[in-house]
Amino acid sequence: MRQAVGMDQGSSYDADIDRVIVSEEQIRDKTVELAKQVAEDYRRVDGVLLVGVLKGAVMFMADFARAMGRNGRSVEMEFMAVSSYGQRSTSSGVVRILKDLDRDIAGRHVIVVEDIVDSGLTLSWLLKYLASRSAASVEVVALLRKPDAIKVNIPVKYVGFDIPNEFVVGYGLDFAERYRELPYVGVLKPSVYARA
Ligand SMILES: O=P(O)(O)OC[C@H]1O[C@H](OP(=O)(O)OP(=O)(O)O)[C@H](O)[C@@H]1O
Ligand code: HPA
Ligand SMILES: [Mg+2]
Repeated sequence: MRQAVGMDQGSSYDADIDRVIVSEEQIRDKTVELAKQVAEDYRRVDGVLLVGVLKGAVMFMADFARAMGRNGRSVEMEFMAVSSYGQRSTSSGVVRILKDLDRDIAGRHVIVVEDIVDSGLTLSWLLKYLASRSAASVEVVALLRKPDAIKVNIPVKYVGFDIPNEFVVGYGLDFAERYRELPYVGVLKPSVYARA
């Protein structure tokens, strides 16, 4: 019998992974839990606007928005694309807007959806930017955070997992644009960097 793609089969990238940090199941459960919490906190707020930060947040944004919907909460979705890492594995600290918001967010209740808070530099810049566009409120939901890597103190109200200070890939997160499609988050084998 033919198997559906991705069912009961590993990813072609599995061999490059040294260790799984957050499993597919853990991501699924945590996304449901976070969405429940956010839906409850925003129960009196009309027109919640999720702003996904491309490209890294693409998987989490899709799953989080669906989980909000299952909690009876409608959301609107916007995307920004910014880049501070480029081909490198440390933040340059210089954030470039690759794609801006498509509409006015003045007076809107915004929830920024991020895959990871690492140095915090991207989010710190983004929060100032959204405030300058006169959002009524801005909170952040981030699937991952590296407490030992934070360089700037930023308020992140909703966090999925605190993880060690190691470069991770998967579930949207890339190394040189690869590994985003892995369904879990893991650390690459040192040999992968050696051949990069
Ligand atoms: O807290 P920081 O140190 O600023 O790092 C976090 C940011 O870095 C990554 O984006 P990246 O610039 O790699 O772009 P990408 O999402 O397109 O991969 C990630 O998706 C976050 O947006
Ligand atoms: O650990 C990471 N992995 C991939 N992209 C990232 N962007 C910030 N931190 C990371
Ligand atoms: Mg990246």
